[in-house]
Amino acid sequence: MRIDIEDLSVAYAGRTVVAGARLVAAEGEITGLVGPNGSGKSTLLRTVYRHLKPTAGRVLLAGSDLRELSAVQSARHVAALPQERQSDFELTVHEVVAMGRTPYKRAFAGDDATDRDTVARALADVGLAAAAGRRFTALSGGERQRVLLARAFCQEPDVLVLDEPTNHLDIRHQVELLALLRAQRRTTLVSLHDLNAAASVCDRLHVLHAGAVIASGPPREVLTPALLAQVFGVRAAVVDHPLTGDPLIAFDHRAPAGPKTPAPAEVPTGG
Ligand SMILES: Nc1ncnc2c1ncn2[C@@H]1O[C@H](COP(=O)(O)OP(=O)(O)OP(=O)(O)O)[C@@H](O)[C@H]1O
Repeated sequence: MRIDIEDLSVAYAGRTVVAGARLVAAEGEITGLVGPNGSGKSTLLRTVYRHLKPTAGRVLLAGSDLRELSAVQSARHVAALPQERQSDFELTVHEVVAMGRTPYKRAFAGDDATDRDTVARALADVGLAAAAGRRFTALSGGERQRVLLARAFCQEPDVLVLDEPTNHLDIRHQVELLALLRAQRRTTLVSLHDLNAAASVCDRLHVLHAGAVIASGPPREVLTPALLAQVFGVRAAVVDHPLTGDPLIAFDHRAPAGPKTPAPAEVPTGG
């Protein structure tokens, strides 16, 4: 299912932090949101998983306004890994992941064989099959993250909304997670700080700057040295990755690119 974000604006207590954002997350593609701290990535994603209401504009799921669906209907279509990660569950890993099955159950119904299989598969997908009986609160940050991802997979959504899913993960688990997302071919809208990960996993990228989408397109077209200097304030060269051929951003970690651009810049957009 495709997601269309149309002229979306979002405000907190009257302060607009996303302003007129337009973007498409195409069916079966991985669509990345990148941008500096505070540029509005999480806020935009919160409207897609219905944690926040837009102040203007709308989010369409397969052409229908998301807000016209019931909470249960939308939970069958859209699953999220939010930034605000609950970590206070006094539950086992299995129980946390099984919460992803709630949209498919009647009130107070127990797990059936399909639920149990789906939970087991999701835990195996994130490499935590052996942890099913452990207490969620006894896990490390990265392990909790993978449990919450398994919960989202368990929802069997058409659309996955992931806010910084590689946060806390060691490099092996980052690689595995991104490979899993690619293999699933689900419509995925994901925010990522790691621009090299975004360049290798995303079909299209949208760059947010001060609440506006200022560039959109395939990673190779979007992640240019000029944009990296203008939006992120860093010096970088973009080369071909020697193993994969993906764009590889080689940052100059010794010095920034000069003063940061204070407001959204006019960067040509590929639509
Ligand atoms: N709950 C909130 N209440 C008030 N303001 C908020 C809230 N959440 C975010 N903001 C503000 O909205 C703006 C956008 O924040 P948001 O978290 O969407 O950015 P982001 O691009 O996801 O940032 P980061 O990369 O740091 O996670 C920031 O100025 C932030 O301070």
